Amino acid sequence: METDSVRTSGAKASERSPVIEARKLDLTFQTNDGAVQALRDVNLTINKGDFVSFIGPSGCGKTTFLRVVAALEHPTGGQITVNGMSPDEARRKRAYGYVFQAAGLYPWRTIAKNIKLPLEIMGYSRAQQDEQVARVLKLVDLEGFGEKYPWQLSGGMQQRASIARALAFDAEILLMDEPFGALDEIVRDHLNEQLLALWGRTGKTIGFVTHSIPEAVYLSTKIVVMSPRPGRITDVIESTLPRERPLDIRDTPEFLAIAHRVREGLRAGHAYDD
Ligand SMILES: Nc1ncnc2c1ncn2[C@@H]1O[C@H](COP(=O)(O)OP(=O)(O)OP(=O)(O)O)[C@@H](O)[C@H]1O
Repeated sequence: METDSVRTSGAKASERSPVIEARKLDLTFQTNDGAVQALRDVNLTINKGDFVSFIGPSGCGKTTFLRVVAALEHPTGGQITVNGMSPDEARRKRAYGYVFQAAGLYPWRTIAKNIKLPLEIMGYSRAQQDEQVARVLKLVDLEGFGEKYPWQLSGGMQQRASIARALAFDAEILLMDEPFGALDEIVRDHLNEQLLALWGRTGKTIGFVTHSIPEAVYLSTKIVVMSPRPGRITDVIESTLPRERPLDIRDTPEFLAIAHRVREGLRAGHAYDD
């Protein structure tokens, strides 16, 4: 690996406009056991074309943050904008696609029909639906699998189908909540490579929740380290890795240095917790 190429990283200057901006964001849930501060004083800017991973122990607010971006939860303090709008407005304008941990495909619908579901709801014509299905199946390397049922596909393929569904209406932002958490390491490596290639081809802005340090470092332009009780950001690491990343980049000193910093951040959060 040439050092020069390692140093030329990140998005082009023209792509650096903010897509998600959170300022002093708070979210406290009222529960029967009292108040839970799921997010406290979260400040974060995600730029167009960024791949941002959220990593931290269970309960540190990773999912809650994605859900706030998607207007599935509402903050109790601070501000957040998505494409310069409130999350509710951005949601109405279909600014994002959401991929969950379990693929969440309907077993009684074929892959093509699963992908069409949001398009049917949005009133796309039959021809438009077919066009979009063909486009996204190609994007996730599942051409020819549209007429299969989810149970006829491996776990990794199901997850790719779920990503295809999230891409179907061409949202600029992709929110992914631990999409590969349940898969074995080899399949996960392969999907990580494919996701990077897809990101490179589409220029989407991606928010990605993971518990895996190598996954976070391999995929991201920015790594957000979080800590629980209260859920907060403890470190934001701008990656110095190039956008083109073969899997063996994980053996380079630069990769290991970033992984080390993430690990230190996670340790510090745990110490606070004890
Ligand atoms: N709807 C809710 N009502 C009450 N408490 C909630 C709700 N959603 C989340 N919480 C609490 O908020 C905190 C943050 O939860 P969140 O799911 O965002 O964490 P996480 O970092 O995504 O965890 P995990 O890695 O386990 O998915 C936790 O203490 C959780 O119990």
